[in-house]
Amino acid sequence: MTVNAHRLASWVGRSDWLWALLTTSTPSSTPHSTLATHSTPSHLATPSWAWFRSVAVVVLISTAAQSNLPVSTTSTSPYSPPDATPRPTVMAELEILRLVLAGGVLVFWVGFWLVHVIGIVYGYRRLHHRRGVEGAGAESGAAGVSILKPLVGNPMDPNLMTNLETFFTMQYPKYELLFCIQEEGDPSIMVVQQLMKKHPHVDASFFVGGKEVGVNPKINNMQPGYMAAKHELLLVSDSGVMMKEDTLSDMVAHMTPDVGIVHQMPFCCDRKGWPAILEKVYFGTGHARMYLFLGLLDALRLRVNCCTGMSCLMRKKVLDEAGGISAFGIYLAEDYFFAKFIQDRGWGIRIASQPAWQNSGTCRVKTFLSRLTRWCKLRVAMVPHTILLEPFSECMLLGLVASWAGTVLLRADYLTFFLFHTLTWSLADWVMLNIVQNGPPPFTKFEFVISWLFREVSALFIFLHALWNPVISWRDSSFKLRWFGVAEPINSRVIV
Ligand SMILES: CCCCCCCC/C=C\CCCCCCCC(=O)N[C@@H](CO)[C@H](O)/C=C/CCCCCCCCCCCCC
Ligand SMILES: O=c1ccn([C@@H]2O[C@H](COP(=O)(O)OP(=O)(O)O[C@H]3OC[C@@H](O)[C@H](O)[C@H]3O)[C@@H](O)[C@H]2O)c(=O)[nH]1
Repeated sequence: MTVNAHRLASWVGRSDWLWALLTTSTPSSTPHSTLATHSTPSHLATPSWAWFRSVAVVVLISTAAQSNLPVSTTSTSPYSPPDATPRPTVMAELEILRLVLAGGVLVFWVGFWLVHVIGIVYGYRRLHHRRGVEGAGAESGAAGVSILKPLVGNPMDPNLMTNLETFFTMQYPKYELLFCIQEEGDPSIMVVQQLMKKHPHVDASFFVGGKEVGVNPKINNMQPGYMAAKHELLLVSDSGVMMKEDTLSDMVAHMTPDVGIVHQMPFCCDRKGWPAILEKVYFGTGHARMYLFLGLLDALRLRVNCCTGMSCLMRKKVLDEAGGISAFGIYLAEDYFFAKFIQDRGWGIRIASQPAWQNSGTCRVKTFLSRLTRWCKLRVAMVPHTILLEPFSECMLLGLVASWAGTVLLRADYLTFFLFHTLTWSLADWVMLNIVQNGPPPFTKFEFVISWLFREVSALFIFLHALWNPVISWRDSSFKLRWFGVAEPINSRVIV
């Protein structure tokens, strides 16, 4: 018998029935008498549940009306009370479950296109637009900045000298450079000494050997520099980052009175070779999209914490309330917990208008992939709900499931839907890359397509690899993370 739209809607309209259907893994195992008496749990009687149900109703009615869905039903079940309305059979239940799932996937898919649009619009408005001087600089003339540069020089980055020198030539009235070098005999000591000699007018000093205050080697390395820091703002800046003359003043300008942390969105300088193209494509597309979208939620005070610590300006007095950076030494992702602590105290988080200019001279595909895997492991442990959200926010996996939903609900051809999805996604990513780069990128469209495809296909493998092997290797140390981020050293030089 053919189920008409009216009957389908009446089934779905019964929340008790739909609840039972959705919570029963094998529908046949649940007697209909149970379904008939099952009521919607109160914790699900929320607006989101009602919203989900309305979406299901709309999707089902329109599908059934469109397709005259052939679903067999019996007029009554032996378990049904005599006056009950006819119940769908197992096949009909499965069919409805399939439709509801497909509807959910399409709603997520459409929602994700919104993420694209929001990321692009916010990126366009936010990035590369210098802000007026109304930030913390304006509050007190120009706020002084203590810059921590943690360095691990072995093997030495061929671009280290060039990158570090950009910190000596910034146009900013009041700052100090605090180079933190992890080990005695590190070749970067010589580089720092040479630069200090060349730029004697810049307030700079260096510290060697760090201080063991926790598990995180970067925190241990920076601790002596932190103790010596004398200005009200603190910039943590990773070794591979270079600065333009106005980068620091741009960051400070975003430190308005309600803001506690200003971070730069990771991006890369123009460098030669395919690994460099790959990095630029990754940081200028998928990473930028999520970073800008979540960064906007941060700016709207929706308390999503998305902050990468490669270039991160903070109010020192707030960190001092925690007991200094040493309080974060138990975590490997100190950046996430810096931001969380500052956000929990009511301060805002902002993305600066210049992205972080990563300019490491050692750019390899293997290093790049293992870095992304390490970050993914950090996120999985710290923010476990990304385990579900993250893979489905990637082009390929979302495309595969959305194409399936398209065939179910829109009667689309699977391959056509998937190709349309992938093509449109890559075009949106090309637009995003041009915005982050602030102009056309320094490679051909063909190189973009190859790098983009490589990165999109590898995303799922990176994610699975991160789940499969949770051990985190960082430079010459290994760690395991407990749920929510506390790190345990496995093969660390630091045993606490
Ligand atoms: C239809 C809406 C879908 C929203 C999907 C959101 C899925 C989140 C997926 C990916 C997160 C991407 C994060 C981007 C950059 C992170 C880089 C990074 O890992 N850095 C680490 C090392 O420096 C650092 O320690 C981690 C920093 C922050 C991690 C942020 C986790 C994201 C939290 C997701 C919250 C979802 C909220 C959804 C709202 C609709
Ligand atoms: O053992 C170490 C490892 C790293 N570091 C320093 O930490 C900074 C970042 O190191 P890497 O470049 O290896 O790592 P990433 O770029 O992946 O860092 C990123 O991920 C981990 C977070 O904690 C960082 O804040 C973030 O920038 C560098 O300046 C490096 O010199 C140490 O001081 N000691």
